[in-house]
Amino acid sequence: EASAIEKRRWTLNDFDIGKPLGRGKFGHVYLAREKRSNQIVALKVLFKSQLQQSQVEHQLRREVEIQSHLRHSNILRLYGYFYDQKRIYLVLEYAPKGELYKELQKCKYFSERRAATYIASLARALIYCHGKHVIHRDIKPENLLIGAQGELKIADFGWSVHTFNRRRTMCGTLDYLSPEMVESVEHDASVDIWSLGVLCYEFLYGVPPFEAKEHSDTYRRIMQVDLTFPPRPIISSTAKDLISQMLVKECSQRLPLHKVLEHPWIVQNSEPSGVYKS
Ligand SMILES: CC(=O)NC[C@@H]1CCN(c2c(Cl)cnc3[nH]c(-c4cn(C)nc4C)nc23)C1
Repeated sequence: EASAIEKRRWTLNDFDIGKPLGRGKFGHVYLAREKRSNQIVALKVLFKSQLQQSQVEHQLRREVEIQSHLRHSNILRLYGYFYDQKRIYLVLEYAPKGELYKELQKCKYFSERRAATYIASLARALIYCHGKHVIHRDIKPENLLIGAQGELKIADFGWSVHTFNRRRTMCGTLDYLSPEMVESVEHDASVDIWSLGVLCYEFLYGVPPFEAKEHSDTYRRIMQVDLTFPPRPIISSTAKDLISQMLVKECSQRLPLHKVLEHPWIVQNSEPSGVYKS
């Protein structure tokens, strides 16, 4: 029986390596078992050479720092890391039901009950993150995994930032910060509300709201908040209302996350357990 995995100075010998699970951005992810605890984990292997080439070491350090301190059922655990001559290894929670984007491709789009259940659990996870001054900044189907009970797990904090230390590292004191700097640090958290609105739309229609052939067209559609709801599949007006309150250009006007959880569409459609049973 797997006892609790406890973080210590791990080396590769502490793990039995299993099948490849897929590719992250900078390396492969393998199924693995930590020998001492018999715990099944996902071992993400990153090549130092690749990280150096892309100057993302600071991003990885931040990802590890942030994700290792977060404890929430809808956030993929980072148990620890270790490295050798050429590689860095992240010891991550294993999500037995795999990647959400594959599930969305298979179903084309989700029912309103399934979409609302997922959005509610992600809103709760983001409230937890924002409470710790962490913003994810990269909420999308590719960064979501599915746990044993079908619950969503936010993974890949590679783009997350700790807004708090941005203030602290700014210049020690807030006094000299210009309004727009204080404003921007304050409003960063609302980028996750926008992304949650985009995700809700994509869960219901199978495509993101501002998709276009050319990047320049997508960019313009986002800047103009060119939000239209296709006639098919038929979606409730309460769902459209919630999406319209999250995809608002002025970030201070976006529906706060705790209000998302109180919205009629969420209250009427999401599973209280946070788990969608198909
Ligand atoms: C967010 C992110 O890094 N995604 C890419 C990596 C690919 C496998 N990674 C996994 C990570 Cl990091 C954790 N758990 C996983 N479970 C699976 C998986 C399970 N099945 C049945 N099929 C798959 C695939 N994959 C993972 C993440």
